[in-house]
Amino acid sequence: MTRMTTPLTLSQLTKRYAQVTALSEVTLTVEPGQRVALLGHNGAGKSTLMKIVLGLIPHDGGEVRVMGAPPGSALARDATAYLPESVAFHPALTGREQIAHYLRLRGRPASGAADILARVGLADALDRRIGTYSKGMRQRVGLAQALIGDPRLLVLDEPTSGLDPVSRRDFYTLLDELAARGAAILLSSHALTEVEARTDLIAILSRGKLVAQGSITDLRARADLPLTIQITVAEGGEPAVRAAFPGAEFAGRGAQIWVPQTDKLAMLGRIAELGSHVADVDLFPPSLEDIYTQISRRDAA
Ligand SMILES: Nc1ncnc2c1ncn2[C@@H]1O[C@H](COP(=O)(O)OP(=O)(O)OP(=O)(O)O)[C@@H](O)[C@H]1O
Repeated sequence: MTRMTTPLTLSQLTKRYAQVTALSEVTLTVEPGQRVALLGHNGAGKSTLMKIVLGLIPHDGGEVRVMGAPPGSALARDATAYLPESVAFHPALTGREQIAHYLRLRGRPASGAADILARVGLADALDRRIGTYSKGMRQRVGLAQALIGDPRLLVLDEPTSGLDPVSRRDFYTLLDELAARGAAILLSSHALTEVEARTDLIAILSRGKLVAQGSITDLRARADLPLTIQITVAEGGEPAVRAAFPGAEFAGRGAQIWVPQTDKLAMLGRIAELGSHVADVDLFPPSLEDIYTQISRRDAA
């Protein structure tokens, strides 16, 4: 049986700058095809973690392995691609010329540029100058550069900051395709709502410590926040709904109640008993923003 090498393993990773412990015993793995989002406030240690994985700075404690090899080794570098937060390209070059240049630097035939650019959806803009590209298109050139050599691990530093919603969606679709082909993806983001839907695992860093990691479902359970039930009250049904739920907040035809996850079904049963007094019901689980705030706050306490 052949076992696939884990693209990224961090065990008990610790990094200190003079006065600051930027990372404290961080343990995290990214498997082939897995999309992991690293979340954290400014200064949480996200960039430090990425720089260590890329072999750009040393660490003080613990172990890091990229495809089983030390970061910065030839094997690790060959397997890893990096997309920095802001990528600067030469505005006078065309997309094709820019990627051909990177291909040559990596010792690969420049003729592959068109194929790579087609993979990121830039087939129609190959021979236009990058200076005329939109921000989303430039971000795609950055990703095209990162795809050279079919990396096993993609490290993306806030890849969607400054992109509009459509460009973001397209960008995540591309990442899904790469993950489906087996690439491991580690990205940092401040945009919580988008990583909620588009990643497999969320890791929350707070002042250098990994305070939570798991799927959004795991994190929801851990944060143990109430969910919101929104009742649309039927014509004339308000007195009955008020009597049944004295704690509800009313606004127009809507009534909101908050219930612990564990009481959800019981509460829905009680709403059903109100029969025709209720026109509709919607359930809203706590958002990733709520969970993130709750977990970081708990850690700071
Ligand atoms: N070269 C350095 N020398 C000293 N301290 C540093 C250095 N680089 C980072 N730090 C400190 O380490 C901590 C982690 O910084 P890091 O840049 O990794 O955070 P981050 O999560 O990437 O933040 P941001 O979201 O703002 O980019 C911060 O307290 C920062 O001030």
